[in-house]
Amino acid sequence: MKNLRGKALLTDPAHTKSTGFTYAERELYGLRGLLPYDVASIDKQIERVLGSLRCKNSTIEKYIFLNALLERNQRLFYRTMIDHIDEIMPLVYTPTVGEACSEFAHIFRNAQGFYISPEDRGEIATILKNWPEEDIRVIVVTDGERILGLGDLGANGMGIPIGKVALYVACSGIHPAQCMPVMLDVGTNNIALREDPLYLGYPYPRLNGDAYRSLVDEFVKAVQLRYPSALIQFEDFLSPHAFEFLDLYAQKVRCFNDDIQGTAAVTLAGIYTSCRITKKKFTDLNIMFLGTGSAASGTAELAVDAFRAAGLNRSQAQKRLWFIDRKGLVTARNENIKPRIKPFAHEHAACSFVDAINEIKPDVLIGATGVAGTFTEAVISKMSSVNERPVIIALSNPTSHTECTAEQAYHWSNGKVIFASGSPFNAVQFKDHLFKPAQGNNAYIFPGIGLGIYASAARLVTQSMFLAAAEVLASTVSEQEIHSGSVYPALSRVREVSHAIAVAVCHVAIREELTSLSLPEDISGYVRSLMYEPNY
Ligand SMILES: NC(=O)C1=CN([C@@H]2O[C@H](COP(=O)(O)OP(=O)(O)OC[C@H]3O[C@@H](n4cnc5c(N)ncnc54)[C@H](OP(=O)(O)O)[C@@H]3O)[C@@H](O)[C@H]2O)C=CC1
Ligand SMILES: CC(=O)C(=O)O
Ligand SMILES: [Mg+2]
Repeated sequence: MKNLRGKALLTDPAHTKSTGFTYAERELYGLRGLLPYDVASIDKQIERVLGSLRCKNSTIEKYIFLNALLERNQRLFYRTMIDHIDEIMPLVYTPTVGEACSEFAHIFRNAQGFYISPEDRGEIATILKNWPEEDIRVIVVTDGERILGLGDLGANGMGIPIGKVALYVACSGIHPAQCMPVMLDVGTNNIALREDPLYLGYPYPRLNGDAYRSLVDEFVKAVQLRYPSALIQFEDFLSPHAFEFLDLYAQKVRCFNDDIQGTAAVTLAGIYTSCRITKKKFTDLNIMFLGTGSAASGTAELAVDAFRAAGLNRSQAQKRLWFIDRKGLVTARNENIKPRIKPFAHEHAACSFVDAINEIKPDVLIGATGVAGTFTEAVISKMSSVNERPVIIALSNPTSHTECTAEQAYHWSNGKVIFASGSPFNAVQFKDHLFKPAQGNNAYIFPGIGLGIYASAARLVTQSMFLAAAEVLASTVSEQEIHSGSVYPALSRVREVSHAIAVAVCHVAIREELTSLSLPEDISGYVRSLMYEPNY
């Protein structure tokens, strides 16, 4: 415990138990007189936290309160989050994190995470030594250019790595001291932010071209020097950069892009599970995407792997996947098709989104636009007229940017839809049925991937790990969950899910010869032994 005593111990967020210190500990550590009489159990402290939390009447106030708790007492924060994940996750993560990012410069209290600006060029490896921890296993890095569906939020985007790190700890048990949120603050093209006198970031237009790329490269190389065991998770980079860095680094360093690969795995899992409800064969599915960016094309690419694993050849697999862009169906006749979308631009006459649904009859519709309201009543009605049970996954975050709400999906489909969304929705009563829409969010995937990489010390993160993660996630959905219309397991089981994904990742790492560790025979027990449990 770093020989902490007295007030220093009481105010150290990683080591304090606050009123939880026993009388013997109060004697031993010079705490007598510094605490009220009662020795409170962590459960009693959680009760107090929840009481105060529930008195706040806005979600941003709740976010600020929880963040302050994290700064004050780490174990109490994480225990509360784990035990009350349904209530806390939407406050720490999407949708509230979107508002917290927008307001970041105005609600800022203490600096959390690590900031790199263009003025650090040539010195990133040196300044990384200022980070107080020696054994970092997970780094979540953003440059703030595509924060959820909110666009370029510059350094305000730091809320995202902070939120994702909280999920690593709560959802898969990586120790808080081993996780690091990083903001590559290369400026912002959001003029309103630059003109905000309280803005905290580098107040200049974004770096671009070689100056930008070389800064990212210097960061990646500096991480290899300072934290050679770390996994780098690229998060919320704008689409062309997201793919560029994935292509550049995935074969060289331990990294992945969460918006492309994590999202792909969670979406694929939802599709797998939907087949248990619709009784359709996975290889018979036609899948349509609205949006041609990171999340949609990443999902299509993983779906090709999944179809191939199920017996289709590449060309057959690609033909199952269709894309809609701002103008309508993407066909082989379109000009300027994005390279990653080309394999999915099939021979077909040009047509609108709704006409494309009518003609192609997709079984599954996935939205990844970041734009609210793109699944209109006409879209959902058409999906319902060509399917007994249409599967609709509205991935966009936060809630204000969702393609459609759960309520709209159930009403417009007359209760037929199998629905999931990136941000959570409350249960919807439609006629005599209470539907519990599932949250299709990469939060079900990346914590387990990170834990698996940590456990296996795999050199690289591969597509097969995401395919395995999708299969594992789908396999955890219970019959009862299926019955309530949910294609994902309850959030309360997310640690169990992450553990199972991590075990699967270890097996892939062994199979693909990506690890030099000789893992114990009981991989499941070994992975569990690595999972941090916040208790006193
Ligand atoms: N649920 C989850 O786990 C995840 C959710 N997301 C969410 O998904 C959304 C998209 O993310 P991402 O793919 O990374 O973003 P991108 O910016 O890479 O992609 C967005 C795509 O949507 C297209 N688009 C925008 N408006 C329309 C429209 N009206 N009609 C058709 N297409 C449109 C864009 O077209 P163009 O190329 O022409 O601009 C672009 O292709 C975000 O809201 C994000 O928060 C992302 C990752 C995970
Ligand atoms: C969930 C997530 O990664 C996103 O919306 O970008
Ligand atoms: Mg993201």
